[in-house]
Amino acid sequence: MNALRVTGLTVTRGAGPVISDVGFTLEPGHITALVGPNGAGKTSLLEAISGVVPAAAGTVHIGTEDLTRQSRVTRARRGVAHIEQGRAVFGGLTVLENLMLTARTRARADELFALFPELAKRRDSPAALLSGGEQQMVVLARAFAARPAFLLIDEMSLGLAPVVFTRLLPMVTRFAEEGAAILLVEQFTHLALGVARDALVVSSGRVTYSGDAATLLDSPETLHTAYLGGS
Ligand SMILES: Nc1ncnc2c1ncn2[C@@H]1O[C@H](COP(=O)(O)OP(=O)(O)OP(=O)(O)O)[C@@H](O)[C@H]1O
Repeated sequence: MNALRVTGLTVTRGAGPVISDVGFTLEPGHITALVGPNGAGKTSLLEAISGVVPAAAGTVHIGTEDLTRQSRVTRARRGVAHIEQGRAVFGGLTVLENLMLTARTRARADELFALFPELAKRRDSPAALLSGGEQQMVVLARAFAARPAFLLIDEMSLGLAPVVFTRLLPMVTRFAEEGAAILLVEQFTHLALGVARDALVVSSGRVTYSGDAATLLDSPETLHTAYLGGS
């Protein structure tokens, strides 16, 4: 399977760049945690990868294919899935119906239920009746039902308590074990670093740390310095 490679990516919004000259690679089977202060540009970076916003400079490749000027739909067809911040379930549909929007077959939906018994138990409930954590589980499963090669997840913990969020993390780990490359934007920095192999810290639109997630987890000083804009 191919990797997704970002080079020299720059995104301009309003007065100036909110992402400047960012580069990294997402490899199949691995989780990369993307963390940084509020307003650092994390959402904008995800949006430029999935094609929600254009890149002012730089490139986005999958393998040798240059997707930089391709539409969001084309990128999705190449396997880029983007769970946007605050993405909701279809409350009037059951859990199964929500999954069937992206799982092409009932067999695929059943595979996801086998992976996530908590959802299986609620398969015929209207999604609106689920708890916030369960709804986010549906959002994750729905995105993963189509077997994306690359999954960009923007703050799935929004509005959830850390203890609820920790129940979602095994799903993300399992998606990676199935071969997906995952970019995980998260406010609960330590929880995200705990499940990731790689880490990126972005501060004021620039990468201030790129490397091992475990190293960052073990060195609060390095994390602090990266949040403040690097050394
Ligand atoms: N639609 C927009 N138009 C103009 N500026 C924007 C727009 N969206 C975001 N910005 C600006 O871009 C910068 C980066 O925002 P972005 O949402 O990408 O950061 P973030 O790291 O995801 O922040 P947070 O952690 O608070 O969600 C901010 O200064 C923000 O004000």
